[in-house]
Order: sequence, then structure tokens, then C-alpha cells
Amino acid sequence: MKTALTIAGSDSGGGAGIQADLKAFAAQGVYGMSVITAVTAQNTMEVRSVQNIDLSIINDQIEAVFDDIRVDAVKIGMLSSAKTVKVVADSLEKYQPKFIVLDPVMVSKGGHHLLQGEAISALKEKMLPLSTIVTPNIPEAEVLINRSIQTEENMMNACLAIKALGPKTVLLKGGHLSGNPNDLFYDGVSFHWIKGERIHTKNTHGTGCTLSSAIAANLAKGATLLEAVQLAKKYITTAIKYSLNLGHGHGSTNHFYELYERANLVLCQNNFERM
Ligand SMILES: Nc1ncnc2c1ncn2[C@@H]1O[C@H](COP(=O)(O)OP(=O)(O)O)[C@@H](O)[C@H]1O
Ligand SMILES: Cc1ncc(COP(=O)(O)OP(=O)(O)O)c(N)n1
Repeated sequence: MKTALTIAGSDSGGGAGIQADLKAFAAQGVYGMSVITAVTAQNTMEVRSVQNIDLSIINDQIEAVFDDIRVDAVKIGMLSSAKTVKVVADSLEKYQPKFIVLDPVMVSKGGHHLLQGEAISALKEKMLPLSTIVTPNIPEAEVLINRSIQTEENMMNACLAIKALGPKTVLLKGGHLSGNPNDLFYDGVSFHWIKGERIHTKNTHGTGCTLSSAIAANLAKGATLLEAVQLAKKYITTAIKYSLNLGHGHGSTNHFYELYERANLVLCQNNFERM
């Protein structure tokens, strides 16, 4: 079985972070493992508090996994502090996994900072050069290159500038611009638009986490980078289309649309109440 490891923060609400990553891995048929960098007390409306995990425990989790189990791909999410960025980057340099998908998580939908300001330069200097693909949304890309992005032409120039920071490829997500959510993939040679259709829902908690984890899972299974991005875009689009209206804020995407449908049909056939 192919495997993927997420190095990210925990979301108690289950829609983003480690919880979303493991669900996305499983939905792609990949065995998921996790290294927790921070614990957030979070729901669909807000992040209430954050506890960073001790650096030695982060390091021990990474070593425990790599010393025993083959890791086909790594996905990186919330890193929280500059010291955490450094510990994770040093470990990845030591173990040299084949694929590193970096989601440069900075701010939650509710506006809570998930990466301390002082950690941004560490992320740029230490993590971006190690990444097979980096998947910023528009506000994250604007922070990385310190310039505003408003048009598709701006997106192309932003990809060039982000590629110059050292990752092998870039996927700049267009979901935060108005109009259809078209993402731009750049591999250093050519640009590919990964087109989407906007789904009108407030239940988009964890979209970025889910997309980057699906990319990692598909890389683990042997897809090329472009194929992995295309497959992940198809998956996140369905997950948003059938998203879950749970909680009072931004509900979660539906990581297991087909599985839940089948399970509920069985429940109905057994005369249980439908979910
Ligand atoms: N309302 C939407 N309908 C369809 N696709 C969307 C929508 N919002 C975001 N996406 C897509 O979901 C993926 C995650 O993007 P985004 O929401 O921008 O990430 P993040 O969670 O990091 O802010 C991208 O492929 C983006 O184009
Ligand atoms: C623990 C944790 N990690 C990452 C995020 C951000 O997730 P993202 O997929 O960007 O979704 P939104 O926060 O934009 O809904 C998070 N919230 N928590």
C-alpha cells in the first residue's frame, strides 16, 4: 500500500489540518500517517487557542515514522513558529522523501494567524527550496512575494516569482479571486490552468488542506505532478459540491462523498434514520 505523511496542526472541528489530511489520504486509497506540530481549539467559526507542540516531540514523531515505515510522500501544513519550520526542514533534509507538498498555511478563514509573522522568512528560506510543489492561495502568495495579485496575468508573474524562491513547481490557487476558481500550475517550463467552476457554498473549511493532501496521495500512487494536481482538483471540487453543513460557520468539505452515500443507503435499507 502506498503511504503519505502529513506534518501539520490538529483541528478539533475535524474539517482542516491533520484531520482533513488523513481523510483525504484515505479517500485516495493511501495509508496516512501524521506528525502533529500544534493543537488548535477550533470549530467552523473560529480558532480559539493554539498550543505549539514541543520541538523535541515533533522531531521524535518524524523520526519514529521514517525510521520504521516507508514514506511515499509528505504533505506539510501548519508549522506555526520559526523554530518548528527549522526542526521540520532539518528532518526532511535528513530523510530526503521523494515528494514534499508544501501548503504554506498562514491564516485561517476566521482570520486567526496559524504562522507567526517571524516564521515567514524561515518558511521561505528553509521550506520552499525543499518542496516538490508549493500550493499557496492568493493571500499567502502575496505575502511570499510581497506584491498584490488581482488578475490572471498577476498570477502568472507570481508563479515565476515563487518558483524563484526554490520549489520544484508551484500551484497558485485562484479560489480567493472573484469569478471561477482557476488554479495555475507552473513547473518552471510551462503554465497549465487547472480550471474550476465556483460552487456557491459557505462550507469551504479545509479546502486548501484537502487539496494539498490529495496531491500528495496521488504523487505517492505514481501520478506525475500535473496529473496529481488535476486529480486533486477534481476531488476537491466534488468535496466542495457535496460539502457538509455542520456547525454554524464554514462547514467542512465532504472527504468521503461516495462512501457516505453508500453507507447511508445501507442504513436506509435497514430502516435506520438517514443521516
Ligand atoms: N467556492 C469554490 N468552488 C469551487 N472550488 C473552490 C471554491 N473555493 C475554493 N475552491 C478551490 O479549492 C481549492 C482550495 O483553494 P482555496 O480555498 O483558495 O485554498 P485555501 O483553503 O488555502 O484558502 C482550489 O482548487 C480552489 O480553486
Ligand atoms: C490546524 C489547521 N491547519 C490549517 C488550517 C487552514 O486550512 P485551510 O485548508 O486553508 O482552510 P481554512 O482555514 O481556510 O478554512 C486550519 N484552519 N487549521
